[in-house]
Amino acid sequence: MGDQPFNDTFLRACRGEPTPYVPVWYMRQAGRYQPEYLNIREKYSFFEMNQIPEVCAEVTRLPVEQLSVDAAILFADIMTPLKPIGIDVEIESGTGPVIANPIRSPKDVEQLRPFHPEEHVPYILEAVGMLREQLSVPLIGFAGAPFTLASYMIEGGPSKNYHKTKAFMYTEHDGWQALMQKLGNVTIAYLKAQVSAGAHAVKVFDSWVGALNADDYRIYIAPVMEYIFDTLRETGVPTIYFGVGAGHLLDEWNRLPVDVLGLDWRTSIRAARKRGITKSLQGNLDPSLLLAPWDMIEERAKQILDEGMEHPGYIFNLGHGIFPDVKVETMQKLTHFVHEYSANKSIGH
Ligand SMILES: Cc1c2[nH]c(c1CCC(=O)O)Cc1[nH]c(c(CCC(=O)O)c1C)Cc1[nH]c(c(CCC(=O)O)c1C)Cc1[nH]c(c(C)c1CCC(=O)O)C2
Repeated sequence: MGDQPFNDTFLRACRGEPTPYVPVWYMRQAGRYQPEYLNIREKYSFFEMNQIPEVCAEVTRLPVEQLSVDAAILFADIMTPLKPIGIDVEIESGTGPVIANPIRSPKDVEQLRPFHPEEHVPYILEAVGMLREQLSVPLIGFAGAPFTLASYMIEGGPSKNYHKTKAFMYTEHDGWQALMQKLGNVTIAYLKAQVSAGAHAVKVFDSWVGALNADDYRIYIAPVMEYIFDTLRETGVPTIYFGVGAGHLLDEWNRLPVDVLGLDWRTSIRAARKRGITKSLQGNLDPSLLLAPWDMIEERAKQILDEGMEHPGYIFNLGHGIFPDVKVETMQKLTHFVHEYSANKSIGH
């Protein structure tokens, strides 16, 4: 790598510019579906992998080399900044993040410490710097959004209905505001540091915010998201916002100062465009389809590409992350198909 010309197709699509083919990358492109990942993971805990820059960089590069995707995403987790601010979190394989000291009161919020990336996670920034030298595709930095981080911090782990989080939000007015403000500052500090270290674009994961209706989103969440994306404008890099099951929030999202919206599989690209979404779009093959026969994967990918290519500013991705039981060959075949089909279509075949 390194000596190959830099492929900026992904960045151009983020900015809404025309591209010779549709760029593609996948959520969870580094993960347990790769035998190489499993081998490395056997030796370390999740956070240990995170803390050794060579390992972090190797795992980040793996899918780029294996699948020929057009972007890399830093190997870390949305939970990474939470330990330094005082949250005792571990990633349990098969379960996800588990928190030993969940937030129960506004007093717990007061005790959260500010996040200083250079001091608290120097190893992440070192990995970003190494990747900047090694990669010939853009590196996406990322962070969790305040609602999604708060949902883990309050529930203590994964949840189906987020009722403790919502109860806190509806009941503790000042405590909730303070929590959003603190987590907003964590997200900003973390992403700014990743860009300074070399990230070419940043993505904010608000995976679980679809649990709120549009009115509550507007009241409790939109202000902090506006603050985050407004502040990130200073970095000059493209910004991406993503949530699962959040199609009903698209009009709110379209008003935010963000460049790209990530859609899950429930909202088609065409439906989003019909609703007047003008930003660049990323998505949205149902990740369960990766376990279906190839003909079906190809047919659905083609349909998504046809919709996406109606406007410039489109990036192919899944609607959510790759499952561990998907085959590497399927991801290779899909990437090849997206590149070939969109390149031929672009030149009018
Ligand atoms: C909600 C969320 C988390 N983490 C993340 C989100 C937002 C995206 C989404 O909605 O999936 C983001 C994330 N987590 C991870 C990445 C790395 C880069 C990549 O996507 O390739 C990214 C971008 C690594 C990871 N993060 C995690 C793994 C699996 C860890 C393992 O090896 O056990 C990986 C590769 C663990 C994790 N961490 C989290 C969950 C829900 C889980 C997975 C549970 C499971 O599938 O076992 C919290």
